[in-house]
Amino acid sequence: LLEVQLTPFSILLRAVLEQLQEKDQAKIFAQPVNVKEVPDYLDHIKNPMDFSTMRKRINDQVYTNMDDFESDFNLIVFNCMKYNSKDTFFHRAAVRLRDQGGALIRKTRRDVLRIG
Ligand SMILES: CC(=O)c1c[nH]c2ccccc12
Repeated sequence: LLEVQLTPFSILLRAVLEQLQEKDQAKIFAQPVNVKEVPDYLDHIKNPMDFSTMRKRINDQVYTNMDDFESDFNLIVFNCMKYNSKDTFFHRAAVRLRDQGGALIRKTRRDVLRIG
């Protein structure tokens, strides 16, 4: 049932999430890391996060401000930089996502301030 509340903030966060996912062409961050395939993942990473989980949280109206949204985005980035060593494709992808996504979130904060 389309129970999803279409509040302006949820609409804005969905648009930002889409733009963040465009920065993840390899879809590394689209779904939770599969702990069946990566059995030691939860030994290292206590709070897994991914874009599909963030989308669910937007629909469940978990995020009431940009800080909550940004802290889950940061989890995606920092989990990946922690689990994967520096010379890996995954680690480098997380660094790029941090830089490109960070700029986008800063711009969004300005937009939210402007539209109130
Ligand atoms: C985002 C991330 O760390 C991963 C995304 N897919 C993976 C597969 C094996 C190990 C780690 C990952």
